[in-house]
Amino acid sequence: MKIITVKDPLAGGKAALDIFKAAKERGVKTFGLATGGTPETTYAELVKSDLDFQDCVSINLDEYVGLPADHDQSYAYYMHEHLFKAKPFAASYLPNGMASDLATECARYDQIIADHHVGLQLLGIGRNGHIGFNEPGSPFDGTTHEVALTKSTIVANARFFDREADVPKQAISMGIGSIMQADQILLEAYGEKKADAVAKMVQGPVTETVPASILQRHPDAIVIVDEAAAAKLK
Ligand SMILES: N[C@@H]1[C@@H](O)[C@H](O)[C@@H](COP(=O)(O)O)O[C@@H]1O
Repeated sequence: MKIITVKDPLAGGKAALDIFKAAKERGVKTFGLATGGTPETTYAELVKSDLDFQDCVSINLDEYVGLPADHDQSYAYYMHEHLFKAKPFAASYLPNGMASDLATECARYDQIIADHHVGLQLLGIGRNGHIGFNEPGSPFDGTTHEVALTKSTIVANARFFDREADVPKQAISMGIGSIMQADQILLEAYGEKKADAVAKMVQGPVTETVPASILQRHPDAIVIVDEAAAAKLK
């Protein structure tokens, strides 16, 4: 794992832009994308840059169950607002959280992943070490699946909703096995609330109890952290 420590999320976004640029230069055509507060500075840098993604495909990690794409807290809406409206891709895929049959939707998404090899996968990390919506205990070889969100994730994501009760209780997430197939993984973590998860991911045992710890076994994983998120690294 390569660790890049930066002063703050703004500097992190700039460092991430360099990694996207290098990926484009080596011909990456499929980008795995993430949502949440963390990648906002990265998307802002991509939007300001001269990078063009019109010959590329994006595949997002996850989506809430029960939120239509035009709901302002859906990940489809987030991606449109933060990236796609300024930097369109040839095709952009997200799980459909409104699908009537979630098992069929998961199988459809796995086929999309199988058809497009991800060259660079962007990730954030949950306070409990989750990646995508792969909560603690998720199998390391998992594919796309339906998830019951943990209380900790619901509480953490409540800041984006009017009330905690409005946070969906379920999501569809790409599995850890699929995430690990990417040629390169870039995980960003900012702020003191991520310091424990970052220390466990980088220095703890590789265990399904800390989903992100599997990145220790990826041949090309880069972690960008600010000083607050790096505070518990030895
Ligand atoms: N499903 C998302 C993850 O993809 C994200 O990495 C994480 C951290 O979010 P944030 O970046 O807002 O801290 O939580 C959410 O639940």
